[in-house]
Amino acid sequence: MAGAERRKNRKTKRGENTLEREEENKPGNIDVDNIDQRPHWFTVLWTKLFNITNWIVIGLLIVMIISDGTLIRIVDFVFGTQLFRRFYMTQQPPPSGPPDPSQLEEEIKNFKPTILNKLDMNEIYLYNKLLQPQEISNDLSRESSVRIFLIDDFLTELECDGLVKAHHHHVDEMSKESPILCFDSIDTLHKHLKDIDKEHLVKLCNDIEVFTTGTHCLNSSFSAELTNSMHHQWSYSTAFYLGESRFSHSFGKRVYEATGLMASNGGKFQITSYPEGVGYKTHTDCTLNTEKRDRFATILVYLDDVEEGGETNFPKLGISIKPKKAQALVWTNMDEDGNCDPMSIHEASKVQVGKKYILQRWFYYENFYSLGRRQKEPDIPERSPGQGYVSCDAYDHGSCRWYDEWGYDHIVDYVAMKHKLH
Ligand SMILES: O=C(O)CCC(=O)C(=O)O
Ligand SMILES: [Fe+2]
Repeated sequence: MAGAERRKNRKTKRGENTLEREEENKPGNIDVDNIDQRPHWFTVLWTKLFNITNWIVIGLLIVMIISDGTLIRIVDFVFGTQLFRRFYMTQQPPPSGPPDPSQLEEEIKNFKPTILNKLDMNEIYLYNKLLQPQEISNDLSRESSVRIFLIDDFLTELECDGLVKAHHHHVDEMSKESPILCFDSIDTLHKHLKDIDKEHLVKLCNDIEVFTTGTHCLNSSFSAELTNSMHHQWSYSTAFYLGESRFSHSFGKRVYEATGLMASNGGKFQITSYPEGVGYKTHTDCTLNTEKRDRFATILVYLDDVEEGGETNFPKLGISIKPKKAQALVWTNMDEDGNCDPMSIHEASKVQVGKKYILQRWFYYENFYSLGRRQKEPDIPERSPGQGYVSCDAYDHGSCRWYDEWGYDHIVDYVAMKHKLH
């Protein structure tokens, strides 16, 4: 009863107030109290301007905070997101193409190397699909500095197929002429000649000055003869460089987001195909010395499945990976101090049935001026523009690989100045 009374009173009060307000607002009434309080026009203008300036300043501050990434960094810190890295740390890709000689000296002098010494694996989205790196480790690998990860669907079907097609097209174009054959030593050449059991070639090779002066490469006619006898028992590698395709940029960015491997420390992009019966020798991607301008990590993407064989094996770690289309394999070759880890030794086992295709890019511990740029070809040995070359090393299987560009290792001059490149 008391409650109902209170409600009624409140209603009445509200009613009175409304009536009072209506009374005040009647057109003929003048609000005497407010006449003197009405601000001067200048004050009104000043207040308005002040408000606008305020908003501009606040707006500018917000823009500054956002563009500088501070706000995003705070969000990252609080929520553990990776927004700053994703949107702000876009890598400055090294300029592609041959450097301009007039500016070369200055550019080299001003070049500041970047050190890359760890992987920073992250989940990323690729066309709305979440890609999750998965670490492959066992007791053996945990004892070493080598880290190995797999990422499914790192390339799209279209990208895989497109790369394979481009690779084939290039190899076909360059296979119209037989390649120049190069060997890491005369002993290796002899070993290969013995393998193919060509007595007359062995004799020929003893009779003539086999290597073109200043190189470990055979001249064109000897190369052609040997090529026929070796039945193309080699893998084929074609290379492209950053800026030579739109894919190179998007791949570089994708790799950086998923692994922390910066484009600035990346070398060439290499596609390799292995015919049936071919693999690749056991090797480390870095050289076992103290050189820091060396391959810290490798990303390898399988561009197709392989029916049988063709695994990537890490024999010292007891790890073997079967090729799976679009899957990326990422591993480190050097430790955090830049020492090449012998435990990273790996090989491509022979393809038993089918064909194998991979895309690889190497990332260097310490980058250098010419890294990732297409090099000027040396003058020797002479080679026509559409001619590939094959490089053979002294290993039991898969020791030969065809390249569409010069492997400078086989040029004696280059061997002498290797790693002293800018
Ligand atoms: O084909 C593979 O699985 C490995 C290739 C490789 O290690 C290389 O080319 O350096
Ligand atoms: Fe390798």
